This record gives sequence, C-alpha cells and structure tokens, in this order.
Amino acid sequence: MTLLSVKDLDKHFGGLHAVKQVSMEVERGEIVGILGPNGAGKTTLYNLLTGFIPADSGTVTLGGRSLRGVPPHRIVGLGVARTFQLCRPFVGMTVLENVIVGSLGPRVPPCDLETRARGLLADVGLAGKEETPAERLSYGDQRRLEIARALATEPELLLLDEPFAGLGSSEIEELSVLIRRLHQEKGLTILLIEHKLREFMKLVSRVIAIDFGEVIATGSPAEIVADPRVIEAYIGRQEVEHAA
Ligand SMILES: Nc1ncnc2c1ncn2[C@@H]1O[C@H](COP(=O)(O)OP(=O)(O)OP(=O)(O)O)[C@@H](O)[C@H]1O
Repeated sequence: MTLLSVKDLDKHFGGLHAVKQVSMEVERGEIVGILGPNGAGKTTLYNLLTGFIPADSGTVTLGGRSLRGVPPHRIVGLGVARTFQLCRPFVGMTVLENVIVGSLGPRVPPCDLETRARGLLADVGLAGKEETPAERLSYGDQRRLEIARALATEPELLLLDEPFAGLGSSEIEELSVLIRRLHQEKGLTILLIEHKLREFMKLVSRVIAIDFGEVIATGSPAEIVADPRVIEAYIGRQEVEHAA
C-alpha cells in the first residue's frame, strides 16, 4: 500500500532548478534509497517533503492526505520524522532531555515520557548515557541520538540524511545493523540518502537515482548499479571515492 506519493514536484532557487518534476511512490514498510551526486537535489527533496520549504508546484501526499502548505511541525504530527546531515542535538540538554523533547508531539500515546525515552535510548544503543550533555557525545553517538529523537515522535516514515557521514567503518556497520533492526521491529518506512554506497546498497530494497534535480532511474540496487545513466551521473564521477 502506498504511503508517500510525490507527483511532478518542482523547486527553483532563483535561476537554479534544484528539483525538476520529481515523481515517486513509496510503499509502506519499504526502505528506499535516494542516490545522487553532490548537489543533485536530495536534501532539497527532503526539505520539500517535510514542509521546510514550499514547492513551486507538484503534490506530496501521505497516506492519501495532501501535505501542501502543511508546516513542518504538523507534518511531524502526521508521522514524518527526519534526521539531518549535520547532527543538531539540543545543546545544553542531556541526552535523555533531547529525546523527551522529541516525544512532545501529538502521536505519542499518554505514558511516562521519561520511561519511554529511556527505552528508545536503549533501543539505539545509548543506555547508560542518558545524563550526558548531548554535545559531549561522540559523533557516532550523536547520530544515534538523532535517530532516537526522530523515533520519539512515533513516525511512520523516517527520512535519514547521510546517517553514515563522518563515521568510521565499524560505526557504519553498527549503525546499519541498527537501522535494519528498527525497520523490522517498528515496521518503519524509511527513505535513505547516503553516499557510502556499499552499506547503502545492502540496506535498501529500491533506489531512486536523481541527477540535476531529476529522477534518472528507479530500480533494485542491482539494476541501479548497472544503469548507464547512473554510472555516468554518479558512479563514474569523483563521488565514487565516498563509496570506499
Ligand atoms: N536554500 C537554498 N538556496 C539556494 N540554493 C540552494 C538552497 N538549498 C539548496 N540549494 C542548491 O540546490 C542544489 C541542490 O542542493 P541539495 O542540498 O538538495 O543537494 P544534495 O543532493 O543534497 O547534495 P549533497 O549530497 O552535497 O548533500 C545545490 O546546487 C544547492 O547549492
């Protein structure tokens, strides 16, 4: 069943056509990868889906409901959460407080928010670090905190923006296992932007490749890596170094 449906989405920044007539569908329970070289428009697409910026034209529907003109906090309330390329913990608050703040939305059933937040922190491997000031966490742990804070909103759709950026290979492997587990246990639908191709291709069931704001290919990871347009746009360029 389709959860997210995007039709002819378009966005300009002045003379730059950052997102061009993008259409895509995401089924409930899928992990879909968004692949594209630097500047292809991937984060802009997330910003459009989450209401951070308005589209020039086109439609986004979630479970059949239009998200046109809906502000970001209400989109979170409809079940869409995201993480950012650069970790943005609430500085001056503990790890636990960061997650409790994420729990204050309308989707969270009445419960003891602290107990729930502790459970989420245990889920992402941060048990024992509840009282640590968020900004003192290692970079890898900040990535986990970002995910816990997103989960705290009780999302149905989770948008991950380069979760492996800045991590070493063992941290990437651990985070990958975590994402796969959360997907299975919580029945999440996930969109994943990532340049670390090896882990990316193992995680996703389907890939939407974009270049210069346009969808250039859609298919399974195996189909995508063999697609000449994708090889030309992405794999053949310098970004391949990120895959190592
Ligand atoms: N607010 C903005 N104002 C002007 N131009 C912008 C804005 N946001 C993004 N852009 C431009 O739009 C294009 C797409 O940017 P975007 O960040 O979506 O790319 P990306 O695919 O996420 O790249 P990366 O992989 O490097 O994160 C780029 O040329 C970028 O400079």
